[in-house]
Amino acid sequence: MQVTTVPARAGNGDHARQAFDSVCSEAAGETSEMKHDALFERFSARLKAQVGQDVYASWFGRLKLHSVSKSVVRLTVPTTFLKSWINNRYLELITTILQAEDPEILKVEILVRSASRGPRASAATEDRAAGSEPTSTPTASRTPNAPREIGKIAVFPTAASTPVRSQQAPSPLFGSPLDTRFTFDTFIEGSSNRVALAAAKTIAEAGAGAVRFNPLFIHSGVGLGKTHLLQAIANAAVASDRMPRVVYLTAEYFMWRFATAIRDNDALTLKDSLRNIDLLIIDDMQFLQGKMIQNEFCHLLNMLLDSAKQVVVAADRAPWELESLDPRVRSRLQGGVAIEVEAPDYEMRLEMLKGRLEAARQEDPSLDIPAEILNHVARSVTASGRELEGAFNQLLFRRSFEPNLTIERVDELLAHLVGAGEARRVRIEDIQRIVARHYNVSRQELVSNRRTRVIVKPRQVAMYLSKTMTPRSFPEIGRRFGGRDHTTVLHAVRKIEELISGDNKLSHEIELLKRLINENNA
Ligand SMILES: Nc1ncnc2c1ncn2[C@@H]1O[C@H](COP(=O)(O)OP(=O)(O)OP(=O)(O)O)[C@@H](O)[C@H]1O
Repeated sequence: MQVTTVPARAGNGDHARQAFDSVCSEAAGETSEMKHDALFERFSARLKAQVGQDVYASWFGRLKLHSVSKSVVRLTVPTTFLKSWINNRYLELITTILQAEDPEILKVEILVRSASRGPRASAATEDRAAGSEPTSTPTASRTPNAPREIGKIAVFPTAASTPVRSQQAPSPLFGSPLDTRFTFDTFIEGSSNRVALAAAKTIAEAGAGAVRFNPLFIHSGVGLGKTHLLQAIANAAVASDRMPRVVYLTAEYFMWRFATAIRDNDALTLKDSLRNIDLLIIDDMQFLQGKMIQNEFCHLLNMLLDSAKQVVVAADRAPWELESLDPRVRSRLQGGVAIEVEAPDYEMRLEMLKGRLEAARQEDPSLDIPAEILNHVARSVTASGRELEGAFNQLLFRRSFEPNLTIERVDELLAHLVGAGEARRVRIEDIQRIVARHYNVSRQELVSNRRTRVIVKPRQVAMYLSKTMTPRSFPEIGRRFGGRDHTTVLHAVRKIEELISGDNKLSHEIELLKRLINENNA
């Protein structure tokens, strides 16, 4: 930057000094503006590295620097909702990052910028009306792993030539999305899951028609890797050319799809399309409900098993304990092989943590967590893979602010996860049941594809409560709500947050629902 000088007028020293001062302060102003821009750039880069590209794009893509005065940094966002979301969830993180850049910063303020100063993002999802839930992402049908439709049902194509690239596989037009991190490579083997893993691999490696254990029924408590294993089978089968047609879906999605087809007099087409598949994988079987739907499932199961098509099922209990199932379905499910997955032991938990660290290092090779901390976490967080995942994310998040984490500090940070196995956790199905009862709709409607206002609001409330009251991820919640995409859940959470901030009635309703859910869980 150049500093221009103003010629001093003879005999008017004061004016000359003022002019000189003003130019100098202008110059100084420009300098600090550049400094502040650079500060904001470094801050944005650190924030992005900290929260990840997706979260950054969702919440901080439109964050702008307003001013830096003395020890206060002011940032702006386009909407009040974004302001309250960031204030509630990220202010501490933002302040810590800015203080790391400049220790003189004491305070950060988030302001809403006026529309005239900056255009609102045209497709801002948070501005959508409550009744206009986003439809599934259009890219899904263009991506290589998107299923093709056979009649009314989509089946994953074999894709040896189209390796999986993204973390979240494209949402199928029919069926639940596959998470490409859930593979056999990332699944840690141990004594508690060795048999289930061997059976799963055998099925994934067998060719169409080479049926071994049919149906294979995997059961366990929550968070012990059933979905991971089922999706690993699906991912492996999709990537090979041995089983051309693979369908993975949750029982809830199956229910909704059949209910819609029956309503539209289209059940025959749907059944015809399922007749041709090689591998059917159904997750969360305990949620299959309704006489007519179970009847349809029973026919499908009989048809696939009788024609030597492989079926894999997972549930939170053994087939003989699924009391709500039609006895014929239960009996067919018992006719195959049922394998229980048990809680991981210390060695497995440690391996899982190491696996996570290795995966994280692929993104950032400088990442490190000392072995004694990993050992300690593996020893103390004993509940399930899900809690371990939460513990690991927590460590990763903290270590950049607190590089010298002590065991005592780790205990403090993970107190809520230690012993979580013993405490009863809030379950998404309880949230759905309680929310459905409160709004006088059925649980099936909540997970259906109906988009009328009377269903959309309770669904968004149930998704919001699922995100805030359970450790489930956005994709997992999407799966539990009829195989929805994670962006739909994200949108619901944003929407309810936004509504709560300006609507007392709704925030009381949410508090009441939280109480009911916690009482149910006590
Ligand atoms: N053996 C394992 N190896 C690697 N990761 C695991 C293992 N077991 C569980 N996990 C991880 O723990 C998390 C929860 O696992 P998953 O969702 O598969 O559990 P689940 O049994 O299906 O739970 P739920 O019954 O609640 O649906 C996932 O991130 C998964 O990758």
